Amino acid sequence: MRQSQSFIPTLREIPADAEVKSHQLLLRAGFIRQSASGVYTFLPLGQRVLQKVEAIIREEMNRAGAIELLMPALQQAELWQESGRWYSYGPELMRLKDRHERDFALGPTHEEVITALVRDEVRTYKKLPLTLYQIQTKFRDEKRPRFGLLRGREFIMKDAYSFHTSKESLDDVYNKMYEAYSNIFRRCGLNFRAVIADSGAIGGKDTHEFMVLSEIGEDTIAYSDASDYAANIEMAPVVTTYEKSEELLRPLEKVHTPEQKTIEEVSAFLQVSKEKCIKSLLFKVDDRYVLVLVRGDHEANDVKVKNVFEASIVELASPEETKEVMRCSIGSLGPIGVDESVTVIADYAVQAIVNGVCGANEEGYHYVGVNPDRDFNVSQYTDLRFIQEGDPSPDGKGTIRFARGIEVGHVFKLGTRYSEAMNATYLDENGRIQTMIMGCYGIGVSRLLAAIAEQFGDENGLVWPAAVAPFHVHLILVNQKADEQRELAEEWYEKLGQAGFEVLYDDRPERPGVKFADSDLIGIPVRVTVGKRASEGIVEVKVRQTRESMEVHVNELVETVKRLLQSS
Ligand SMILES: O=C(C[C@@H]1CCCCN1)Cn1cnc2cc(Cl)c(F)cc2c1=O
Ligand SMILES: [Mg+2]
Repeated sequence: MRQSQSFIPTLREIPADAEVKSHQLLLRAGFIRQSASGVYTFLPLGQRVLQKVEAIIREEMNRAGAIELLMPALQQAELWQESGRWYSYGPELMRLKDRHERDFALGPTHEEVITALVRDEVRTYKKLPLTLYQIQTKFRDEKRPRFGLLRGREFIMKDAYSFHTSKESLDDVYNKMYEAYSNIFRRCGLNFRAVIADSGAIGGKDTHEFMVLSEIGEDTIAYSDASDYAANIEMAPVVTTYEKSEELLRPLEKVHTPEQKTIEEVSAFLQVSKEKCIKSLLFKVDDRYVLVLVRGDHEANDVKVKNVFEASIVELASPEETKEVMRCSIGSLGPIGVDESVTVIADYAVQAIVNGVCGANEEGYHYVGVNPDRDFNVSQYTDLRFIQEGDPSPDGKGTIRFARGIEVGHVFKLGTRYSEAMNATYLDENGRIQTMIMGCYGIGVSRLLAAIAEQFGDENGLVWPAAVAPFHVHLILVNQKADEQRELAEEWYEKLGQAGFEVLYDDRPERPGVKFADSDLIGIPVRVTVGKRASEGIVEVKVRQTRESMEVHVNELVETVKRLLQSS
C-alpha cells in the first residue's frame, strides 16, 4: 500500500485520557479511534492486525476440529428467560426493545443462542461430539471501560461451544482447545500462562484462564516458585495449617473502643497483634446475608464465598444494609450475638485464634479474650481467604509468588448448566433421552491485539511480531525529489510485493524525520530505507524490535528481509 493513498492518522502527542502504553500507542500510531466510551473504530492498520490474529485463531480452531459459524448479536429475551439469566444479570447486559416492544439483548456471550440452535438441529448421539465457533462482536456494558481495547463495551470475541455425550468426550475436546490456545498465543509471540481459574457464575468445574503477563493486568496470578502451579488468585486454595497456641483461655470482656473501626486502629488501640483480631465482613450472597470471618491480617476472598454457596451474585453489604441487619456500623461487626437470619462462616485461620479481639456488634465496643467455639459458633470453617505471597504452594512444591496478568482466553467445562435449563437432549444408542454435556471456550480477540501491543511496544512506538504485523516491510523513500532514490524505491516496492511481502511504502512528500518517527510508531517489523546510497544499489535495512540495522545491496534484499522476518 502507498502511504500517500492510505489512512493512517498518526499523532505526535500522547492523548491525555490514555493511561497505559498499548492504549496510547494504538491511538498515536493510527490503529484505533474511540467512538464512544469503551467503543472503538479499528482504523485500516488496526483492522489488518485483527485479520492476522483472527487468521491464526481460525487455523488453530479448525485444526482442533471446531467448525466456524456466525451467530446473531441480537438475542431474543425468551432464550435468556429459559436459561434464567435474563433476571440474574444486571446493567452489564445491554437490553433493547424492537419496534413491536419485544425484549432483546445485545449478546455478551452466546451460550443461550448456541444451545437453542443445537437442541433443535441435533437429536442423536451419532452427531456428537460437535464443536462450533464464531468470531463475533460482543456487548457488555462495563461500569468502568478502561485501557482502550483491554476493557471495552463492544469487543470482538472468538467463542466456541462443544456438545458431548460423555465427560470423557468433553475432557478430550477441552484438552484439544487448551492445546489450540497455547498454539495461538505462542504464534502471537506472547508470554502467557494457563492458570486454574474460577468458573464464575456460569457454574461447571474445571476452568482455565490464559493470562498474558503484564504489570497493568487486572488479574493477579498466584504461581509457585518451584513448580508450574499457577492459579488466578481468586481460585488459589490456601493449604496453610494453623496451630492453636497453648495460652490459657481468658474471660470474654467487652471494652470501649471509641472511634476505633479498622483492624489497624483496633489492634493498635488494644495493643493486640492483627493475627489475634477477627475481621468480620457482611456480604450479600444472592438474597441472603452472610457474615464472613477472617483473621485480621488476611483478606476475605469473595469468589470463595460465592463458591461456598454456589451463588450468582456476591457483594459486600452496603453501610445502610449493615446497619439494618447488624444494628451497628461496619467497624463494630463481630460473630457474637448475631441475628440467626445471618449465616456466619469463617476461614480456617480464625478457628486457631486464642484470646482474640472482635467487634461487639455495638457502636464503639469490641470484645477481648474472644475464643472461637466457646464464645461463638459458625455454620462452617472453610478456606475463605486470598492466598498471599509466601504461602505454601497448593501443590506442595515451593512457595507462592504473585504476577499480574491480562486475561486473553478462558476455557470452561460447562456440564449441563445450559443444556438442562434449555432441554438440549439427544437419543443415545439405546434410544434413551440424554442431556448434552457442554464446554465453552473464549478468546478476547480485540483484547489480544492490545495485549500484544502492551507486551512488545517500546518508548518509540508499537512493535509487531511478523505473524500479526499489519505489513511485513515498511519501505521508506527519503527524498522523493532525488530521481535515483525514487526510481529504486518504486522498483523495489514492486519487487518486494512480487516476492510475496506485504509492503507499506512511505512515498509521502514529508521530511525524513517525520517518516522515521511514524515508522517507529507503526511498528512494522522490517524497515527498508532508500536514501543517499541508492545510486550504488545500497539500501538500509532495520529490524524494528532489535533496532539492528545494516546496509544491504538490493541483490540480497529479498533474502535478507526473509531471514529477518523469520526471526522477528
Ligand atoms: O462469557 C462467559 C463464559 C464464556 C466465556 C467464553 C465464551 C463463552 N462464554 C462468562 N460471562 C462473562 N460476562 C458476562 C456478562 C454478561 Cl452481561 C452476561 F449476560 C453474561 C456473561 C457471561 O456469561
Ligand atoms: Mg474470564
